[in-house]
Amino acid sequence: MNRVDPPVWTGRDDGPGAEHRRWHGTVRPLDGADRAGTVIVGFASDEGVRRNGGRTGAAEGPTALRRALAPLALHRDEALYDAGDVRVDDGDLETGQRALGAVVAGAMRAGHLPVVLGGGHEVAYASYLGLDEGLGSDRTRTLGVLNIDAHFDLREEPRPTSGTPFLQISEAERARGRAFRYAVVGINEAANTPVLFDRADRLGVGYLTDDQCTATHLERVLAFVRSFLDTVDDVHLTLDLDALPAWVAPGVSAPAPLGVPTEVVQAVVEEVAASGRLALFDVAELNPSLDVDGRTARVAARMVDRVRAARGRNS
Ligand SMILES: N=CN[C@@H](CCC(=O)O)C(=O)O
Ligand SMILES: [Mn+2]
Ligand SMILES: [Mn+2]
Repeated sequence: MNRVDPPVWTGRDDGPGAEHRRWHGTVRPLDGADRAGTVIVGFASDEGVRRNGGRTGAAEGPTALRRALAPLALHRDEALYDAGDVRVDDGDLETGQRALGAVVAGAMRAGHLPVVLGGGHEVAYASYLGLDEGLGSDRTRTLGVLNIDAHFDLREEPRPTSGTPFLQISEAERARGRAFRYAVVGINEAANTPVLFDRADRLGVGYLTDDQCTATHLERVLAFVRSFLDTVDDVHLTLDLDALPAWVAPGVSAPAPLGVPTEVVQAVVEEVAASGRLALFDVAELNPSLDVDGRTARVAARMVDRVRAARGRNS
């Protein structure tokens, strides 16, 4: 298998004491957990992007994202844990997805919020495997996936890729006879062919295009998110960084020409995190080899940190 130890969390240190608290001095290995908190787990994979014909390098995403999280200041006492990385070796994506799912399910059973650092967007199916187990197989509660993404990722392919996770989840939930909701914020019309729009319509997928997600439309975007939240019990929130504008998030396989502004993405993740329904958050497609001055990693870290903070306000 492919589980590796958590890397060391380091960064600027202004001294001991709560007044200097940052992520790097707070994160502890999950093995020593003594209270409920947020669990970071990396999914070091770009096999899905490779299979999907994209630009590989997302396997280094978890390390870059931890480095960007490390110096961030914390303003209250809370538990943060690191479960390490699940690494996809030798192209065996399916084994890696199951391994990630097992870590997620274990964290959920212990009462933690899993935050999964991708990895290509194939991470979303791996997260789902964990959610499915962690929520309990006899569940009647409705699971919803809210995807912030330029793409539907509803491709029909002979084997799983970074472009297939939400069709896989939809089919898995249908096979189990469960209701399932899927919505996307940030769709770039020119990056999704008619067959994908037709499939989305057939599956009852709600979506907003990038044109509908400009800052002037913030209230409308939040209304869309709230009405989605009203239809589900548990939410899998997934952020594909290619939803953000290319100049904000250049370090992705498929950068966005318009994209969803940072403040709109932030408002959406905070809305979901504060709803009390967030079951898991994952961040996908960070490719450090394509990043510029770490800006994609920084914006990704900000969203992870805002999820942590907004969820804390609710508890
Ligand atoms: N996770 C990415 N999915 C996109 C990639 C698009 C592209 O590479 O241009 C998709 O398959 O549509
Ligand atoms: Mn995308
Ligand atoms: Mn995607």
